[in-house]
Amino acid sequence: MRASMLRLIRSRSSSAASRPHLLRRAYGSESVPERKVAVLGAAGGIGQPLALLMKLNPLVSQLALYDIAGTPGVAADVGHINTRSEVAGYVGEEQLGQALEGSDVVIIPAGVPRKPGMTRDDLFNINAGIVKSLCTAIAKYCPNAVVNMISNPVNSTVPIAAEVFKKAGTYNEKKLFGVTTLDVVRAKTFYAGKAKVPVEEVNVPVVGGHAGITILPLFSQAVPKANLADEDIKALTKRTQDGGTEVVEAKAGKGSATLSMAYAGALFADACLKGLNGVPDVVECSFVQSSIITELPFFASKVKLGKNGVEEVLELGPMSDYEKQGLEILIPELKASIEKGIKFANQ
Ligand SMILES: NC(=O)C1=CN([C@@H]2O[C@H](COP(=O)(O)OP(=O)(O)OC[C@H]3O[C@@H](n4cnc5c(N)ncnc54)[C@H](O)[C@@H]3O)[C@@H](O)[C@H]2O)C=CC1
Ligand SMILES: O=C([O-])CC(=O)C(=O)O
Repeated sequence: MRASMLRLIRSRSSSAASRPHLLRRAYGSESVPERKVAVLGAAGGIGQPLALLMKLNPLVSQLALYDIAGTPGVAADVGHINTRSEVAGYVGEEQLGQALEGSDVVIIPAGVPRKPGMTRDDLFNINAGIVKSLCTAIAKYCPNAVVNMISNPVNSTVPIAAEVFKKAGTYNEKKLFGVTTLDVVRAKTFYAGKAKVPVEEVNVPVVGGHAGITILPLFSQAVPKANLADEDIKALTKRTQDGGTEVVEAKAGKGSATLSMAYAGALFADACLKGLNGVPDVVECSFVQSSIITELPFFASKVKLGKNGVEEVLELGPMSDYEKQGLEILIPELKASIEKGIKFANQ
């Protein structure tokens, strides 16, 4: 009986999937509203797989793919996938407004990636300007959108975005997120491997920022619990902090993490969409405006997502002495990166 019902549901959903108008009705306007997502930098290493993953997300009804070149091809390609969203490609600054108009969520993986030997801060000179101009357009064309900042250095690009929005009079601190999900994804993977627990059951908060020692995984709060030696925790912490560099070196000049980042970016955007749609108890780590945790104006921590973006910035919770020390050490570096971003945006 149960099996036959399941078959019926499956066959209904697959036949609806081949007829988009039915699918839209099946999603219902109340439970799954129309949502437009724009990806800026959509033809890049992250942008393309991220476009694919967002096309697979049933919460998206319109997918706008913007880049300075190459988006018509990406949009034509992704647009053939028989899922809910309508896809459109926009290329060049004159089409940026159209790409952004009506967006609920804007994801920004635009900018240059690292090569071996570079720090994320070495990307500042090029990426700061790109982020500034894209955020100026966001303030103009979709001032109420949730912004997911992927472009590095995140510790500076998020403060730049905040300053641009403040100047335009559109800043809403609840709607600006630095995407640090890849740090969480890595911490989960590395912890599962070391603790020999099923990776799908693992959760590890990662706080601080998104560069080197500013990335602080809280393995003392990891679940499922495992009694790992201090040396193991130190090695896991270092590997999580250096995860990006591990990929940069392995790619040997061909860029940085793209596929795992697209996965992480899609996961975080999905959480934002769920929050906007009123799904309760959506919690993810993210680099946001923060006043309760440290004296710094921005900090990554667990954040509860809701209909207006950030619903609550959650406390760090109990930390080991090693983690407390890590927190103390990261503050000056994170502070300098935040200040660098603020200064750039105001010059
Ligand atoms: N937050 C995180 O955890 C991570 C962040 N990143 C960062 O993401 C960024 C993108 O990385 P990739 O996709 O690998 O680089 P990529 O070079 O493959 O792609 C970047 C794309 O941005 C586009 N672009 C450049 N200027 C633009 C503008 N003004 N408007 C729109 N698009 C523009 C380029 O045309 C290109 O298609 C880098 O800054 C990288 O460091 C990468 C991995 C993880
Ligand atoms: O390391 C990089 O340059 C890209 C990045 O942010 C990451 O992979 O975490």
